[in-house]
Amino acid sequence: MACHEVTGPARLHLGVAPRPVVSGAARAPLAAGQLRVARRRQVCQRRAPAMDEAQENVRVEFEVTLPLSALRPTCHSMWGCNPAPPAPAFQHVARMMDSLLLDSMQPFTFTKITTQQLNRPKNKQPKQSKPAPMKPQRQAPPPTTERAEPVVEPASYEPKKAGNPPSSDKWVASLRKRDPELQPSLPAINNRSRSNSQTAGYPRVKSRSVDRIHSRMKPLKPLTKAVSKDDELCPSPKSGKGAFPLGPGVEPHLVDTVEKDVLVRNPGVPWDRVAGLRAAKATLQEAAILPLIMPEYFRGIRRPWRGVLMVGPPGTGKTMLAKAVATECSTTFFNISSATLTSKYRGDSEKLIKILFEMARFHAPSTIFIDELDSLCSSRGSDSEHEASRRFKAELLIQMDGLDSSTDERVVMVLAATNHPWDIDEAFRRRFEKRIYIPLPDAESRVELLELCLQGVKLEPGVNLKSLSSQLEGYSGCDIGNVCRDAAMMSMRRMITGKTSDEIRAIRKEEVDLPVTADDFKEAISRCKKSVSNNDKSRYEQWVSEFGAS
Ligand SMILES: Nc1ncnc2c1ncn2[C@@H]1O[C@H](COP(=O)(O)OP(=O)(O)OP(=O)(O)O)[C@@H](O)[C@H]1O
Repeated sequence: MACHEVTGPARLHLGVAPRPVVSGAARAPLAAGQLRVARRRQVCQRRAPAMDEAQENVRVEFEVTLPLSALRPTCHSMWGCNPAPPAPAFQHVARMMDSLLLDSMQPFTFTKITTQQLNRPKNKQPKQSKPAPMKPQRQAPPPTTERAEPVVEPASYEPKKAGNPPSSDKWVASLRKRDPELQPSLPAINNRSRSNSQTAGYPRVKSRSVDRIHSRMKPLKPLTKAVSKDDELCPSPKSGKGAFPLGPGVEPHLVDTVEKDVLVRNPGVPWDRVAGLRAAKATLQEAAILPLIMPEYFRGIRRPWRGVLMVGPPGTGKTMLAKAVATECSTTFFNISSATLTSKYRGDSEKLIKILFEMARFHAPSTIFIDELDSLCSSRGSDSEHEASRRFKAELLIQMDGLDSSTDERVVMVLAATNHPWDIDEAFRRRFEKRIYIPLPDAESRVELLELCLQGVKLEPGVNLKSLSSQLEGYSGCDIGNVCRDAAMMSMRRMITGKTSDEIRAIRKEEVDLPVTADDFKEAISRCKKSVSNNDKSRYEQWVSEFGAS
């Protein structure tokens, strides 16, 4: 048999030693036209390169896949439980192994080669030599030949009665596409049901190369997350279409990213949690809700708006409105922001956008919400513009153009919000057909906001929300929330002043949970100033009068 150097500190010669041991058995076919020849052991010799030293036996275990046609039926009888198989049969197998080592390997493939030293002195720990990983498609180097008289030991291998589960051709094909290195050995390695027993008293030595391939061959991660307590509350996308299919060119990690970081399963904001903003709500209802309720009407010239931009000062409820749209319409909600796109996915952001829109179409009706649009879609062509940002903008423009709801029944709406509408590139401005103003709350909305914020808070009878709202003119919804929080904590602040932490710990909840007074509100308002200046307000109003479309 051929002598072949594999690896290791000393030269390792595979081949038939003076007293070789051969055992093992052929297994059931793994896939059409393939057969695995497993656990054929041979005692080989490890020798120093130049001289004959004390010989150490080395157990070599190798596993190959080869076409069924390459084997004759005699092989089976030889590997059976016959204690003394006929010598010609063994020679036939030995010849066959020679050809495996010497010939071009295609379509033969080593799936595993492991070595193990035998006959070590008792005081020494039996050391297993390093598995010799072998790439499946590599051709065997020209070997030196070493021949010896073969002696066949009785095989202890009991062929398995149950056949291995057939490999899925589809699955194998997809893995091959992902990792061509695995190609020929895929079906054999897939067979996880192979024996792991310690055959013939020798511990099974796991090949590192096989481990590596096994780990690579983990089945594609299902895109739906494992069911957790949260998932019970947040059901899968409303489309009910299951996981997004991984087509050619779709990178699984990006799909995973969209699922994990962008897809919001249940925004959980009903309309009545958003105070005021009636005009904005009506526009959004027409843009997002009615096309779903009466799809036949919203065809042709009446096609749904594909882009809606909400413009307004910070903290006026733009994000809340977007979530309310998704909640009320039961659309699949994708929430992207510059933070999601520009941090770890900077290089991949245009690919991410492409997949995002594909997923949105798959799970349609969908709402894609882009928060802080100005930071992603600022004017193009400036010197400071990063290449990745330019590519991202180009891809987003293309994808938004592709949302032609006059021909496509899958309704996908892009909803965006910005505090800096004047920074947005004009190409994007055009694609957001509706540009609506989300203003600071008016007197009526401020009362609504106060009621919403003070739910569950005890108020002294003297507190008048209307007069309070007049004191909060120019405050945003967020500012009003802060004033209410501050006022609600005033009694507690009074109570703990000058007390040690032990004394504070001793205070009972009922002692601090006192009704909020008008004075508390007065003090809170004096502490919390509004966050939007009059200048800012007029700048928004000017932009909306120029570019607004509601
Ligand atoms: N109209 C509103 N109704 C109810 N709550 C509001 C309203 N406006 C603002 N809020 C409160 O302000 C907080 C911030 O709102 P939101 O994030 O929607 O503002 P935004 O306009 O998106 O701000 P930014 O432009 O800075 O992102 C909300 O969590 C909510 O408590």
